[in-house]
Amino acid sequence: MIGGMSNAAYPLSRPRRNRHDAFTRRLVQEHRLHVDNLIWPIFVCEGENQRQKVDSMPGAERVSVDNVVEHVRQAVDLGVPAIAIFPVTPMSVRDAVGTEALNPDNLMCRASRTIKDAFPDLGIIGDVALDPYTDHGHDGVIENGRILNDASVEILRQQALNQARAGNDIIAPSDMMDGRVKAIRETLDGNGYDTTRIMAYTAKYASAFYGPFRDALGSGSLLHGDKKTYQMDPANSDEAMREVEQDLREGADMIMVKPGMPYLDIIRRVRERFEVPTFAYQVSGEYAMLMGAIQNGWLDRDRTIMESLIAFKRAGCNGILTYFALDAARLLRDEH
Ligand SMILES: NCC(=O)CCC(=O)O
Ligand SMILES: [Mg+2]
Repeated sequence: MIGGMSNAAYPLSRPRRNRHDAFTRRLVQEHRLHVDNLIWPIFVCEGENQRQKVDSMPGAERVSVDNVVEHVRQAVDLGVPAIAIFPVTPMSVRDAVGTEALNPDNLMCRASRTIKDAFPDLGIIGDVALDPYTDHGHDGVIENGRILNDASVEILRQQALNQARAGNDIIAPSDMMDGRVKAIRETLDGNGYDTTRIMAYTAKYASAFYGPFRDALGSGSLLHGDKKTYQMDPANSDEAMREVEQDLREGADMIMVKPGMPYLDIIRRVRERFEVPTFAYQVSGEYAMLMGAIQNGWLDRDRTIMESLIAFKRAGCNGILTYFALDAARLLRDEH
């Protein structure tokens, strides 16, 4: 029957009522993305007045240090709380043990100091791992084809100190060596950097989704083999809980899951079990995948960006490292 008397066969509870109009949808909305949830990864390169496009990451750029203040100002003006710096280290200074990582005047340190001077209140996150500095593209040192854990950690703790001295507020070890959080914490504390935070890449998976990032950094063609002896197997979930437990015990202040969208289940488990600040990295391959479809006109740009990011909030993230940070911040600003 249409109109007239109600049909008792229909339910009293109708979930659609709360979707009836915009104001009701706003009232019942469970999760919101805020500009405070965004971290913008940037690429810095050598040279003067450089702004290089990254083919596999449309819209992303590598900028030289003389352009970095102008580049980062976009994030500051939009209210993005933090950036993450990734250096494109020239082949000429890469070697087997990543010596350049310890140079106080390396690209990361110069960029960090320059940005800190210009924007003292902006959070600077500095990745710690050897892959931007090694000529083999691995995150640690190699002996007889094996990535050595403890020898790598000894270098990583010095790298972390080098970057803290250059103004990194948050040290983000992305190497996946065992025990590196403890070693870095001790080294920072022992040198007066007890307030420098550690955001641990705790559950970092051996993923195909990092491909475009390796293009951006120029480490893709260098890499021999894969990273499966230190990064996690995408088939595993319980193991991520053990990794989180260990990093928290070793002094991590914040936990990261990486990649993001294919690993929302891991984020949810971490959040429910540990209730600690939890972050995700929406990595280069996720960005490339979405941008590819957006550029083809197959997906709506703004809605796709925002839906991909709210998924992280729903899963339990405090924040997201995303190459869409500026786009999302603009969309949030223009929302009302
Ligand atoms: N340690 C940082 C990364 O590996 C980033 C990966 C990506 O964006 O693909
Ligand atoms: Mg670990």
